[in-house]
Amino acid sequence: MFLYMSDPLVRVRYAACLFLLDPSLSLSWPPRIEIEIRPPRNLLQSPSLRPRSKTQTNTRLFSERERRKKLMAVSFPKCPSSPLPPLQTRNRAWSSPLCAPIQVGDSSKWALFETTKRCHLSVSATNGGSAVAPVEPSKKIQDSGTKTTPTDHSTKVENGVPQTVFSSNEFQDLKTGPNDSGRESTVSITVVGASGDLAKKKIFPALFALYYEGFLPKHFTIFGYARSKMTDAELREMVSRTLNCRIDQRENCDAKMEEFLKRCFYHSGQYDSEAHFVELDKKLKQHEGSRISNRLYYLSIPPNIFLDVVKCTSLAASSENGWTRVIVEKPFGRDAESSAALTRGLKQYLHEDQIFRIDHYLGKELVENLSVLRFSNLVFEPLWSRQYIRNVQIIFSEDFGTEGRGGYFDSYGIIRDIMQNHLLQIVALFAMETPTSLEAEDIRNEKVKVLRSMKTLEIDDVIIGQYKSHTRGGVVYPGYTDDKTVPNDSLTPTFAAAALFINNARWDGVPFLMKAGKALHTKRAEIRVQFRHVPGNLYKKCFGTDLDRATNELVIRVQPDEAIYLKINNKIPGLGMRLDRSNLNLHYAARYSKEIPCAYERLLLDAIEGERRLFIRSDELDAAWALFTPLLKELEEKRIAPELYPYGSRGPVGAHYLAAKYNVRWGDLGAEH
Ligand SMILES: NC(=O)C1=CN([C@@H]2O[C@H](COP(=O)(O)OP(=O)(O)OC[C@H]3O[C@@H](n4cnc5c(N)ncnc54)[C@H](OP(=O)(O)O)[C@@H]3O)[C@@H](O)[C@H]2O)C=CC1
Ligand SMILES: O=C1O[C@H](COP(=O)(O)O)[C@@H](O)[C@H](O)[C@H]1O
Repeated sequence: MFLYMSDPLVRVRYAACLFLLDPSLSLSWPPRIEIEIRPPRNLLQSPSLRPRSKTQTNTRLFSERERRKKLMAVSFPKCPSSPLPPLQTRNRAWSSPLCAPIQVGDSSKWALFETTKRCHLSVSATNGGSAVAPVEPSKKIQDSGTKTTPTDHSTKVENGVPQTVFSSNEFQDLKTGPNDSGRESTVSITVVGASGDLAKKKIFPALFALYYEGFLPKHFTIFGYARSKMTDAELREMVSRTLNCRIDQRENCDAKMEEFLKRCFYHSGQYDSEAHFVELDKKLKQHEGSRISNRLYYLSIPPNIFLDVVKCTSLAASSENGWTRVIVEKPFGRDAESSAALTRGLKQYLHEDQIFRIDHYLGKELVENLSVLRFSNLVFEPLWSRQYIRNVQIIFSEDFGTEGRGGYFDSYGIIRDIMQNHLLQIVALFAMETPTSLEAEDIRNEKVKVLRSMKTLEIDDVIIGQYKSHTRGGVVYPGYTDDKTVPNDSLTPTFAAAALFINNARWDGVPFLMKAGKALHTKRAEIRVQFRHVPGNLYKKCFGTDLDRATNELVIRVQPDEAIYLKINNKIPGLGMRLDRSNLNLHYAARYSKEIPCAYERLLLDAIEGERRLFIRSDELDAAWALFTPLLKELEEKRIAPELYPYGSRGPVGAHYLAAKYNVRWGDLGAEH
């Protein structure tokens, strides 16, 4: 990227410091220019210099001295030791300066950093004047139909036109007030479907947690929108019943809740009424005042009304001078065709970069950690292929049925509800090649390649089940079809197991086994990586005939009780030679005192910050549906009956046969997990 600077600033001879990814740097020292930056690719390739993911917090990658040494090693000239402004760090930010050469030649053109992240550039100018720094943005791979066009430092393309960036300064507003242009900005978050289950259970609590921890900008307003009649006070009352404070931070909880609730408002309206959204727009404007307005809509509503709402928000209630983004909840269609139709519909009113398709599993701590585990530990990456991995299992189970959601569930079933999205996203992250960088588009490009390399799922590689009533200890647990909102003859699967294959050089022949079920014996989500046998194992006599018991297994327990453990063979202490299987265990509760944030917190914050890495791009979605659609159609057309399993059991026996077909045992069902 080139940075152009106009006179009179061009007297800067040399050297500037770039402060990466720290929106809240407090720089008293003029002049300050805001641009969006990231280091050039070759820098990003150097693992030690890669900017940290914004969500990694609290640990420094290396000390200031080390950083400077490393930078020198890649032939950056020394930065001036003074005047370096003081650093004030925000939790999620990378706080140290990265120094780089900046030359101001006659042409006033500087070869600098490519970028998409927010940051500050401070220039040691001799005249101290203020700077205007138009920047040519880096080219991003975009979904079809979305183009990046040149913008200046305070604009960014969204809604198809350059928009004001919700820049570091707005975050700095948290502490320092107006930005350089003299205008503050505000974020209005509207939860559409505010009276519903997801809004109450997840969205409002997540927004409160963000507020509590200081992650929402200084100026924000939350609106609930739904048809139900409610006053602001009633909404607040409803929301207050769902809020709780983090176990590790109970201080001032009540006061914080009160402050938060004062920022919550409600507007009742129909989902397809532009007039009602005009009313909402008016209310939003009252709160936004003369600030730059940024608007986030969370569609927490049934999918059949997504498009009505998107149309109304877009035509009647989108921001006029800031960004407008829409978080769309799953399901994204029922199959390839309906999903494509939904995407087309959304794109009539929104650009791809305004659409944030949420898959909350991508916001789970251990799912996010997958890439860290793999790409920042030498011990794992070399083993990550067909050469050493025998099979991978992605397991989701819930110990309750569809209670209360039978109506929705019956027209989707477990394959659409869990497998095609949550579990498949995990596979894509798990199996992708090293992305060029941690940028959203680089990661999503790699994920989509995995999905496109996968073999379309065939019916012989799938088994389905449905839970039936079961009585235990005098308690009767209802069957799926006992739910009044479910037809008595429903064939909708509440359990499925499937074997998937990735036809590429890394994963050829390795079964990726998925299993998902409701009303099972336990609640759990985990990834199990079973390694191959040790060739010519010297100790094989110690394992008897069952060599499978001696293979290493890496388990990433996504929930509950997050952990990563590796099963190894170990000598039992003593004079004899007896081996057992033991765990090298990273148990989060023991290792980290901080409570793990809920996935919705991370994703909401990312949407506010415009970080798309954990959201699904439309081509990913198309590739995911392409894998599952033929199977779903066949199941429905042939009316294949699911195998019944008792509520609270380990699921249908068929799942074992499916695994056995590929010489695999489910890791979660062994004697020791
Ligand atoms: N609940 C969950 O755990 C999860 C939900 N999701 C997805 O999130 C979205 C919201 O889920 P959830 O909160 O459970 O949904 P709800 O069924 O609770 O619906 C949300 C709100 O939408 C309105 N609504 C409901 N049905 C209709 C209808 N037929 N026509 C018009 N409006 C209707 C109601 O508000 P009012 O009548 O006041 O207008 C309701 O309060 C869905 O897309 C769901 O698939 C995704 C993951 C988990
Ligand atoms: O998306 C969904 O996820 C939940 C499970 O989410 P979790 O975070 O509690 O594991 C599932 O119950 C629901 O059926 C599905 O729609």
